[in-house]
Amino acid sequence: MSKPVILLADRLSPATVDALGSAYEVRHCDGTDRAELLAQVAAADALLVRSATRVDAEVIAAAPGLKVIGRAGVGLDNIDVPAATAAGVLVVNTPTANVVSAAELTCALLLAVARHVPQADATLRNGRWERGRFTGTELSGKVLGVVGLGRIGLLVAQRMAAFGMTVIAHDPHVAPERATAHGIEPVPLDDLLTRCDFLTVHLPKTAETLGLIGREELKKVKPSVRVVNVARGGIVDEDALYEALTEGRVAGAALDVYVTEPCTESPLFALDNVVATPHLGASTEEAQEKAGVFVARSVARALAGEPVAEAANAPERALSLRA
Ligand SMILES: NC(=O)c1ccc[n+]([C@@H]2O[C@H](COP(=O)([O-])OP(=O)(O)OC[C@H]3O[C@@H](n4cnc5c(N)ncnc54)[C@H](O)[C@@H]3O)[C@@H](O)[C@H]2O)c1
Ligand SMILES: O=C(O)CC[C@@H](O)C(=O)O
Repeated sequence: MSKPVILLADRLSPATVDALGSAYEVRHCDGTDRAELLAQVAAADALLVRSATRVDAEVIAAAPGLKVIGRAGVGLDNIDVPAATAAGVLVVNTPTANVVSAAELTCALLLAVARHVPQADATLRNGRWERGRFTGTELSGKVLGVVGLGRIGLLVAQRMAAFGMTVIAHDPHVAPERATAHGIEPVPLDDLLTRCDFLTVHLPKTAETLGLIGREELKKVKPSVRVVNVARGGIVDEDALYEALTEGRVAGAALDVYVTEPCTESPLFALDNVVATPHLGASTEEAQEKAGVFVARSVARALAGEPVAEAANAPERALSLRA
């Protein structure tokens, strides 16, 4: 009897294949090559991706034998979950695998934007010793505004409190007592915008959160504010951010994520007060190994018809999805 086919469409940790073991036929493809993805997924029982592969209704329709889509990471915005559900395909992710790495990159970017680390490094490498140009600002004693107090937002809050920051947070879905229990003041979004010295967003990309920090919101912040986005491109509106940075209404920004990815050209990249990384939040050995192993285990459970706690759609129906 032939083995179930598991298609890996993004670059996943080698630990993923090790964790899957020998019960499956593991195939690889470049999920950003649409034609290749559509051709290869036709024979797949399971499809494993990171954030680069777009798994939309067309991909799901091209895969009549597909039973489970595994997302090695948190965000599900590259997967059409309703289309998968309608087709009886389970979607599983790894909600905890990379959150420490994403939080640590956020902290690194907060420090980098406060102290102009990449700009100073680039200047020195170009033979210029420009100490006067790179006077920064301390984090200690400043207010950090966290929008989205989920797993990553809380990890960032805890770490930055150790730097002496006062942390305030806005998250309508988190009980105020949960925030205060961690020494974080829960506040309405408008209060957060007017009070914070550093603003960081840790939200899923949804219809509600896209553009949440837009033109109007950026009119309310202090001109000294630094904005960090390690969540998803567009949660902080890129055009509005560019305007605010060039008009001196925002002092600096650090971005890991972009509306369109890969993103190699942006007016934001030309600004001295912007620090930019290419979606590296989850790019550590530890996060990728955990994401690969966790998603492999969940996919194996799904293929065996067992319930999967990390299912993002219809977990209670996991056993009744495609057999
Ligand atoms: N840059 C990266 O590589 C990287 C890595 C991991 C995760 N992420 C992104 O970070 C996001 C957050 O991850 P997480 O693990 O913290 O998720 P999470 O689900 O634990 O937390 C998200 C929080 O956002 C809150 N929220 C939702 N809508 C809101 C709104 N309108 N206003 C305020 N709060 C709102 C939720 O209540 C929740 O507490 C992910 O969805 C993903 O897109 C990026
Ligand atoms: O691993 C990646 O491709 C990034 C994943 C990250 O953005 C996430 O949402 O988990």
